[in-house]
Amino acid sequence: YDTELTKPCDSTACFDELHGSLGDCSCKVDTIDFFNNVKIFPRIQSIVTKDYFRFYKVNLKKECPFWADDSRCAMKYCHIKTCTKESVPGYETGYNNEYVDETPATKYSKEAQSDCKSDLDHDPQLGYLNMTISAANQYEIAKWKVHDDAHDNFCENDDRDADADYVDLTLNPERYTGYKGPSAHRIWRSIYQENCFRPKLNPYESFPYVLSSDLSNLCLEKRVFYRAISGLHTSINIHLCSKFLLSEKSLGFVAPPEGEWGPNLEEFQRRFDPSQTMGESTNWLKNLYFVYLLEMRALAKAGPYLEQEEYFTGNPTEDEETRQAISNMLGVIYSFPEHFNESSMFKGGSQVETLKNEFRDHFRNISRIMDCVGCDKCKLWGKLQTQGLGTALKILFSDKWNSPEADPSSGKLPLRHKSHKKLQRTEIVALFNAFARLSNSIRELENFRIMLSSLKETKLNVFGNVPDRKRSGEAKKEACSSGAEKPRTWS
Ligand SMILES: Cc1cc2nc3c(=O)[nH]c(=O)nc-3n(C[C@H](O)[C@H](O)[C@H](O)COP(=O)(O)OP(=O)(O)OC[C@H]3O[C@@H](n4cnc5c(N)ncnc54)[C@H](O)[C@@H]3O)c2cc1C
Repeated sequence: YDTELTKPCDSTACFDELHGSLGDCSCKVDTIDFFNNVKIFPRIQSIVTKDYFRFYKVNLKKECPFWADDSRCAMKYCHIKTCTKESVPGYETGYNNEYVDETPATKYSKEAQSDCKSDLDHDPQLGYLNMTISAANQYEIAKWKVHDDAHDNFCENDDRDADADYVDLTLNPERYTGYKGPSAHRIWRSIYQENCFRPKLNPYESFPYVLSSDLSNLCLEKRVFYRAISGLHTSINIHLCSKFLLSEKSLGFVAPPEGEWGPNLEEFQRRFDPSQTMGESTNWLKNLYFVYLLEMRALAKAGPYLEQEEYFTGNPTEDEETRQAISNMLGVIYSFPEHFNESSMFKGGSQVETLKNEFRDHFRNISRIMDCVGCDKCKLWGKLQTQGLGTALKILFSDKWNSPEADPSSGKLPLRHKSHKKLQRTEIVALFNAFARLSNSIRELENFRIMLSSLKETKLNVFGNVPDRKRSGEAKKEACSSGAEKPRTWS
C-alpha cells in the first residue's frame, strides 16, 4: 500500500466533477450514466455481435494524403486480421447487390410494371417523353451523382474501393496497441489544430491543443464540432485503458495465448485525473457524453428509416433477430427524455451555408487524416468511428435528412421507399458500431469509478482516519457487495 499511497492521484478525482450539466444541451451526466448502463449498453453490445454488424468493409491501404507515413507501429498488437470474401455471410447473394435494386432482366418485366396505371387517360403520342441520353451524357451525369452524394457526405467512403477488405471486428477488438509518440501526436495535433476551428491562432506550442476555457468564444456549431472530436478521443483512450496489456507470454506470466488484457487504473488516472491534465480532463470526459448524445439523437432521427432496413446476411432467422433487436433498442432510444436538439444549429444569418460547408469539409478532412494513422488496428477503429460520427452528422445536418416531410416534433423521419435509401451498408455498420464504442466507454467509466472508490476506501482503512463503522468488517462487506474489488480480465 505504501508505494501506491505516494502516487499523485490516489483518489476519485477523475470523477469528482463529472456530474451535472453537460453544457450545450439540457441533459445531465448522471441521466446518461443510468440510461446507458442499464438500458442501452446491453442492447447495443448484443446488436453489434450480429453478422450484419461484425463485418466492416474498409480500405486500410490508402495513402496518407497529407504527409509521408513514416512511423508505422511495429507491435504485433497493431496488426489486424482481414476476412476472405467467402467467409462473410451473405456475401455471394446479397452483399454486392445493394446498389442494384433491380436487375436489367427483371426491371421491365410485366410484373415489375404492375404498379403502372393504364394509359387510357392520356395520349401516348402527345405525352411521349424522350428519355434518350447519349452515352457521353450518361457518363457525365453519373459523375454529378457521385459529386452530389460526396457533397452530402461527411466522410470519404471506402466500400467501393478495389483495395477495401472485409474485417471481422470481433477478431480485432479495440484495445491497447502501444501506438503513441510523435506519430500519434501528429494525428491528434492535426485534428485539433488544423481542423477543429481553433479558438485562437496557433496559441499552443504543446499540450493541451485546445483549452476548454477558450471554447466559450466559439459559436455553438464550432464548439459542437470540437466537443465531438474530443469525445471520440476520450473514448479511444478509455478503451486502451480498459483493455490494457497486463502481461505478455514472453514476459513469463501465465496468460491467455495473446497475453492478458484488462483495466489499468494507473493509466486511466494518468490520462483523466485533473491534476495531470491542467484541469482539462473533466471536460474531455464530458465531451464523451456529449458525442454519445449526438449519435443517439442521430439514431432517433433516422429510426424509422433504420427500422425499414433489411439487415440482410442471407440467414433469415438471424436477420429477423437483428431487425427485432434494432427495433427494440430504437424504441428505448425514442423514450429518452432529453435528446440533443440539433434544430438550434445552423439557423439564421447569411453565413449559415458557409459555416455548414466548412463544418462538413473540416470533418471530411479528419476522415482523411485517419489514413495517416500508423497502426492498422488504430486506423481500423479510427476510420470506423469517424465514419460512424460522420454518418450521424449527415443524418443531423444534411438537407436530405431535413426534408419538409420530416416531423421534427416526434423526432422521427417519415418512412421512405427503398429507392430513397440514403445510407449505405458500411455507414449503417459504422454508425451502430461507433455508438456501441461510446456506450462501452461510458460503461467502462463506471468500472473505473468503482475501482477507484474501492481503492480509496481501502487506503482510508489502512490509515484508520475513517469513521468507526468503516473500520469494521462492514466496510469490507460494502466493497465486496459493490462487486468492485476484483478487476475483470479480458481474453
Ligand atoms: C485515430 C487514433 C486511434 C488510436 N487508437 C488507439 C488504440 O486503439 N489503441 C491504443 O493503444 N492507442 C491508440 N491511439 C493512440 C492514443 O490515442 C494516444 O495517442 C497514445 O496512447 C498516446 O497518448 P498520450 O498520453 O501521449 O496523449 P494523446 O491521447 O496522444 O493526446 C495528446 C494530447 O491531446 C490532449 N488530449 C488528450 N485527450 C483529449 C481529449 N479527449 N480531448 C481533447 N484533448 C485531449 C492532451 O493534451 C494530450 O496530451 C490512437 C490514436 C489515434 C490518433
